[in-house]
Amino acid sequence: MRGFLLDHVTVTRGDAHLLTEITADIPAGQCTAVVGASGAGKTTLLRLLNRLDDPSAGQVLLDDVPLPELDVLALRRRVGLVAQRPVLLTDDVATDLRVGRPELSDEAVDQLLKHVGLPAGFAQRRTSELSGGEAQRVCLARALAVEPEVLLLDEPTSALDGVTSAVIIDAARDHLAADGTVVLVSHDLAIVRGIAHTVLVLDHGHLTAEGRPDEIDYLEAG
Ligand SMILES: Nc1ncnc2c1ncn2[C@@H]1O[C@H](COP(=O)(O)OP(=O)(O)OP(=O)(O)O)[C@@H](O)[C@H]1O
Repeated sequence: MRGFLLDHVTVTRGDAHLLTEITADIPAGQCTAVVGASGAGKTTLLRLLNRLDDPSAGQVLLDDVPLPELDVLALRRRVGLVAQRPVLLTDDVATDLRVGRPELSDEAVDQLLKHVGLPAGFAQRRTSELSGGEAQRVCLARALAVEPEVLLLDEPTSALDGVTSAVIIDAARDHLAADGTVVLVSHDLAIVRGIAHTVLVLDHGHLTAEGRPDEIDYLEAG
């Protein structure tokens, strides 16, 4: 099957069970939303998909290939992550956008910035001087720069200004429209209902429900 398969995935850290025996499909070309209370294991699951972490037991496959069999840098070009807390890697915005794609032209940099709602001239800004929302949008633009197959979006709507949240959800929709895959971690259940094809519900590291949004009781609460 195309997409990810989590096959009996367990993640432990010391005595803590962050994820327990998760088996689930994350189909290509769809939006899979991961929901659940704070601390349920959503970020932990997302970080397995581009090998920022590896499972303690079980395995993750992409297009039927176990992730450790893929070159990790090649994997991260295919699977881009926009983390909950933006991490900027270099001193200025243009350099940051070129981290995964050094040959990116000035025009392409400006185009990417425009796409995430940042004005012309932003390319020269110091990364240390950005607001949280601006930093998040630069991280999104950097992820999009490498044209990944899969976008991993971690909680893009919490603690962000409304513009940034809308930009990130628009980018998710654009990515889906271009046949890309989106994995979205979100507390915003209205957004999840509107965009997700499949929902995974985590509770204390266990997968407690899986299905279309209209099949998921957890979403009714929101
Ligand atoms: N390295 C670690 N060692 C021990 N516990 C950890 C470690 N990393 C995360 N945890 C714990 O694992 C649990 C799951 O964390 P995770 O970040 O995946 O949750 P989450 O569902 O994304 O939460 P939130 O919605 O608040 O972002 C939390 O209780 C967290 O404190």
